[in-house]
Amino acid sequence: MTTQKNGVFVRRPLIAGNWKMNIDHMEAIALVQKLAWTLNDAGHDYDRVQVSVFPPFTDLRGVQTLVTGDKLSIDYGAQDLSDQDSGAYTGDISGAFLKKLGCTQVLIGHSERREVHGETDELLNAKLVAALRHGLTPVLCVGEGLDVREAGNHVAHTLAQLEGALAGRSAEELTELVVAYEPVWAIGTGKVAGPEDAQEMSAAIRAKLAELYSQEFADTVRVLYGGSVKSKNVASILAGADVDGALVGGASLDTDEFSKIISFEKHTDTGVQG
Ligand SMILES: O=C[C@H](O)COP(=O)(O)O
Repeated sequence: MTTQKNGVFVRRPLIAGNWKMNIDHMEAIALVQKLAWTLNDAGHDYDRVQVSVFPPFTDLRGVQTLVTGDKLSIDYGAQDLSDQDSGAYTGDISGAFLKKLGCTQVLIGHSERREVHGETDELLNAKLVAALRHGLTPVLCVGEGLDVREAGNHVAHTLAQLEGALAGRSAEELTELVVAYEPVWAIGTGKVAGPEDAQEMSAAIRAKLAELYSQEFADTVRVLYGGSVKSKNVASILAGADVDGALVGGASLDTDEFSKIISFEKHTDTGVQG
């Protein structure tokens, strides 16, 4: 969500937890319940910082029941979706099913989908279209591997992924778009891109969106950083003017740590190490 204040766009920060293939459906309920209580005790204001979790598919029904039953303000989404709506696609999950489970967001093109499942920009473009078709906010993940970074091609590589996934889509269709920049070499490794790196790429992503659409559109899109985000480095990473939140993997499985990350405005840090 983006609002305007005195003619300036104010992008609401989003802290999102991607559980990956962790946490079964029973553990999911306990985790979300504890997260909600912890944030409640800390006086968390969801209008200031949005909180989302991305559990495995099998957890979504339980999370939905808890969130709706207890009227929690935590949003949830899926880690992937099919580009198809229904039919003979064994093992795939339709965006229509996700929408019925109350999902509001969906990750698209996480580097682990690109690398482990060989997902191409063309397929991710089709998945993005499917997400939009079902009213799901796409959280489009882009980012470079270590070899690309070391060759100095990280900006061009990441922007090509962005352009490929958005091909043919209009600004009107993408009003809720969220982009997550995740340098693959920083995922789960404890290595963190420095705040300057996160800001550099986030600004480049925004500039590309301005080039593809308009500056006004680009100013409304939230750009997240992901890669070994922890409570001790989150504040410095999010200090970048174009960094609007974080996509957190491992640290989102620890409720206390994830709560501290969500409360990033309340603490400062100086280090950038994982
Ligand atoms: O989706 C989350 C990212 O892959 C980051 O994971 P991580 O925080 O465990 O490095």
